[in-house]
Amino acid sequence: MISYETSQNMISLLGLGDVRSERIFLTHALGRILAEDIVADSDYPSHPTSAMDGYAILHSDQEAYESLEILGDNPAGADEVGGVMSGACIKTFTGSLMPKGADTLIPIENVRVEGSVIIIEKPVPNGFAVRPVGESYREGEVLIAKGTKLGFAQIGVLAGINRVMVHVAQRPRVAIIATGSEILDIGEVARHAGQIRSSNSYTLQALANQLGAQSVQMGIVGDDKAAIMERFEEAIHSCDIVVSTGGVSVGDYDFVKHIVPKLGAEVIFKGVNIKPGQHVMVAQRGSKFIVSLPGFAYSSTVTFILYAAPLIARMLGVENPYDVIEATLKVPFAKRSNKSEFTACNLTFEEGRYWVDFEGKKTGSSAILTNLLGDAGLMICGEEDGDLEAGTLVRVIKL
Ligand SMILES: Nc1nc2c(c(=O)[nH]1)N[C@H]1C(S)=C(S)[C@@H](COP(=O)(O)OP(=O)(O)OC[C@H]3O[C@@H](n4cnc5c(N)ncnc54)[C@H](O)[C@@H]3O)O[C@H]1N2
Ligand code: MOO
Repeated sequence: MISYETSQNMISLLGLGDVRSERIFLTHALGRILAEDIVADSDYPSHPTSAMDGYAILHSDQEAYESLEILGDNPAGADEVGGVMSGACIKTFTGSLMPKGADTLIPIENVRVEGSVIIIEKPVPNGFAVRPVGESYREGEVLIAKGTKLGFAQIGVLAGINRVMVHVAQRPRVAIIATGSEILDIGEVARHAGQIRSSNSYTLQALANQLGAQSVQMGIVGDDKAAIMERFEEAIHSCDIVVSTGGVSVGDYDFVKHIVPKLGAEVIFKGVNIKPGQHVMVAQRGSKFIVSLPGFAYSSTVTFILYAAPLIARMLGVENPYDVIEATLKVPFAKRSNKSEFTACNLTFEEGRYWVDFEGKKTGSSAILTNLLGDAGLMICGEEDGDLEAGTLVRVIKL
């Protein structure tokens, strides 16, 4: 078995080709990955702009004159803005361009209006309530970098620069196949206790979607070589990554591991010294990838995160599919094997740092998916690590 580190290196060395991109409407871009740098094509604001309702004045006039003559009104949206000369002011509103000659906005609360003049009762500093040119950004500034996931703020900034269409990475298509004659899809009627509901199909679909991929649910296929082969072939044909669960360990009915090489795929590796997920297999056929995960719910989730997520991320032009952070163990940890272990933990942030504990987490087989509920992380323990004391700094995959 290869080590976890070697397996990750092998994944990172796979040739995936360039990120494929497409142009989509801004209103459809939430959650998509940007495939271009967004650069400001002008300063914003492009003119000094009032940030309050008041009177545009020259700052020095506050001391020089007892009153300032009101020359007129300058509502927001006006495209012809007059100028202010010494001794005068123009009534100006939030969002209006500042009249030429004026450098300061005195709010209405700070003045007394007497007929056609204002008397300043409370002076303000120079430039008060004026948004300077380029306050938000300057022409040429990279506002949003390629590879960024578009959230509400990015969408708003893109709208602000009048982007109707955005260039985003195409969502890689990820096929999900659950194998096993005992596996039952959701909604199907259970006939006996030997049947197992396919949580994997939906955990992995949710993970793939969350990472920005387009998941294709390929259903369940029983432990039948011909049927498995056919379903895989169909999936390879229509998708970029085929993810399967089950059938990779040493049982008599574990056919997936034999079938993948028969599909003409080159096995990149089979078996990694990790817990859970030691039987994981990654293969490549042309530009398509097959990631065959163990059947257990916790194993398949962890190995999807470790092996399918990086492929999806790279196809999208994203550097890391998840953050690995440093945290402090609140309690001692007993290592269970001489493998790299990925243990579900509670991750909290207190007093400026991350902490790890295992309260409420159950120990047992790799079937316990409920351990990933709550604010869970995956604590990484290296092959060489032994038991860890409370206070030890550990690395945690933030989910
Ligand atoms: N003699 C040995 N037995 C086992 C070994 C071993 O090395 N020697 N490895 C164990 C480990 S570790 C794992 S992990 C499992 C992996 O087995 P498979 O990948 O072949 O998976 P299956 O046997 O098909 O299923 C395992 C388990 O998971 C349940 N399952 C399967 N699909 C789903 C699904 N879609 N949703 C939820 N649960 C699913 C399945 O019913 C089994 O209970 O092998 C160990 N055995
Ligand atoms: O390969 Mo497993 O360790 O039960 O997931």
